[in-house]
Amino acid sequence: MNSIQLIDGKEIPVLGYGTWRNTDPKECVDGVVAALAAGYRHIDTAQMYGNEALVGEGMRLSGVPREEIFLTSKINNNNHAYEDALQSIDASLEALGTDYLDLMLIHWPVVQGHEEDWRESNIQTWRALETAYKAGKVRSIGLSNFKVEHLENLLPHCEIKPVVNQIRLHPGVLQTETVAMSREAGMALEAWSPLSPLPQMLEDSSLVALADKYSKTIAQVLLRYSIDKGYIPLTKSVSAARIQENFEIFDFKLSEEDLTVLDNWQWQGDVFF
Ligand SMILES: NC(=O)C1=CN([C@@H]2O[C@H](COP(=O)(O)OP(=O)(O)OC[C@H]3O[C@@H](n4cnc5c(N)ncnc54)[C@H](OP(=O)(O)O)[C@@H]3O)[C@@H](O)[C@H]2O)C=CC1
Ligand SMILES: O=C1CO[C@H](CO)[C@@H](O)[C@@H]1O
Repeated sequence: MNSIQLIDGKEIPVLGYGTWRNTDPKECVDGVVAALAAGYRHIDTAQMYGNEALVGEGMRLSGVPREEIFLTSKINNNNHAYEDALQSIDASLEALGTDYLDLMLIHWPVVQGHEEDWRESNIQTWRALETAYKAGKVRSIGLSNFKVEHLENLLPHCEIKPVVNQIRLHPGVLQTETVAMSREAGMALEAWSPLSPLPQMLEDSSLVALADKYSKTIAQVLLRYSIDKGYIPLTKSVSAARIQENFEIFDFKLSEEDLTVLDNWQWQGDVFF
């Protein structure tokens, strides 16, 4: 699969299979197996999702060698102290049944109940990621849901620079300032929940026509939009057919005009990010 080079020199596949809400054991394991069979080589999980053991099982059952898979997890909000973060990385490795992660992120910059001390807490959590990186337990380290003020606080304290910022990105949620600052700092952008607009777009005849023009589904157009913007979309399905559909996006490209149409599209959904 196509990949992007991160600022630490590692290669990251441009499309990832997400696993949020994959907590039913069979659905989770089968989803990972189906994604790897379809050709995905990038899996995104998190301590918060409670499914690391199932994701690891799916990876092993798939028969795809570990070294061919780019595997990401994220430090949960209750593991932000230095020692807690370090122990949680070991626990993730144990649950996943692997001796390294390709990428480990701080999942959220501000933890509920600790709104006052997020500045110091992010610095301590980052130190733990740097320690794990130096020990070879995580091959790249990065951030998730960091906005401008969180980046401004943390970046001056980073001995090792974060290589990605994983944030919500899709038509209707453009996060222009965060994208610009992340890029200035050399980070790649990962896009979570890229299919959020799908239900609304299916009701929109102009979007249906746009997808028809490319002989693609709206889901495929949304994933291609993300890639054409230079992002790394993470997408999730528990259906083998939709997992396959979402992978069939490497044989077309959206025109500049259509990217602009999507950038300007008015979303009526929630704004949680
Ligand atoms: N860092 C963070 O804070 C966050 C990270 N994430 C990560 O990003 C990943 C992606 O986000 P997520 O919201 O899960 O995923 P998506 O934006 O891919 O949306 C998934 C939803 O769309 C449905 N769907 C998937 N493909 C299709 C299709 N081709 N046609 C119609 N419906 C489809 C799925 O249903 P079905 O399964 O039935 O197909 C599911 O309901 C997560 O799984 C997680 O790994 C997500 C949220 C926050
Ligand atoms: O990755 C995520 C999945 O969903 C959670 C909400 O339930 C988010 O908080 C989180 O960022």
